[in-house]
Amino acid sequence: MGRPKVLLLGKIDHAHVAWSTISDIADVIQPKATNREDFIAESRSGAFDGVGAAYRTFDSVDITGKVDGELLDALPASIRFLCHNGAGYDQIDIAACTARGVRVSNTPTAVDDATADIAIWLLLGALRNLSAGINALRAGNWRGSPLPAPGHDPQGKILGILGMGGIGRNMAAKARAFGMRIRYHNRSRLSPALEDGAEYVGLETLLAESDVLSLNLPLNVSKPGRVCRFHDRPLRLTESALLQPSTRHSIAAPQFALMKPGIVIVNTARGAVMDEAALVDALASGRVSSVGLDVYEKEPEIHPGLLANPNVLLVPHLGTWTQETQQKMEEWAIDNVRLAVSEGRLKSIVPEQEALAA
Ligand SMILES: O=CC(=O)O
Repeated sequence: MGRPKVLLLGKIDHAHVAWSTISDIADVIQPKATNREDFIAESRSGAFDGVGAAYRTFDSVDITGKVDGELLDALPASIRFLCHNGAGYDQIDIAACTARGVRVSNTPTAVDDATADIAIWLLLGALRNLSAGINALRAGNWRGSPLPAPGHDPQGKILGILGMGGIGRNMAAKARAFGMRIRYHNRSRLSPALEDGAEYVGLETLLAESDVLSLNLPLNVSKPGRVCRFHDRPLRLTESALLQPSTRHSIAAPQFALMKPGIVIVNTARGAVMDEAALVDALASGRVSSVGLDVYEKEPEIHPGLLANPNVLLVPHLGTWTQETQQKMEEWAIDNVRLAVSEGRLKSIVPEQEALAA
């Protein structure tokens, strides 16, 4: 048997030393293609034959498109592991991978600090409505005229966290330092140790009583036609018990209608967990007073209603964009490749495939 083969989709920018440990044990293949059509043709030509594991970056979607059934069918059947560099893996159809025996890993934990940090920055900036002042200053109008309305202090306010995973819990700890009271909603309640004093409430209470709502839930996209809803609703998945319900548009017009008037929203998860058009309406009506966003429904496109609104603080998906965190994420994903090649297992298999963990 020859040396194992690893497919590199995207680039290694930081963890060169860690990556050299992969080239020590495997032949690394990089595609020549720069778009999906050519990538599929390249794969069908046999260029990736024998590859057992692939490392992919978020930006490699520009080369391959989404990892769906069509792409997987074009890849050699030898692929058993897909190691994604990123916490969110909504670019990957996990059901399609599962059906083809491809195990998928992501990089949880590594992203927690940086993402929670930017969430806190957006939270404070949106509470203080800094965007209006920043825009006025850049336009040469100092603070603007009339002055932007004064913002709000975080102290004593309720922060409602929707999705209390690693990032949500990290954010809760940081928000406590600003005197915020933490509530959360998840599909299921956490252990007291993980709650760390945060109060578990139903989604409706979270929406109705939070002063600030932070979205920290993953984007899970279910197939059209499959009945699956978010939160405490009957889940009628027919194909695979491994699939989670869809979180797309978890926050849409009916949820905005339940929110405390004047609520501030922060989204560092994925744009599509919130209906962006409904958010524009909720800002216009004043139901939402201000918002801090790192992610957008159709990145890099941004809804013009968000760009035009001075109460919207915008960052171009930079949540994990620090040298330290980029390094940690690459190292984490490379650990997964190394384990896949040398031991046939992953360090952080995605939760939907937990039952497949070796
Ligand atoms: O958005 C960043 C990530 O998914 O890691």
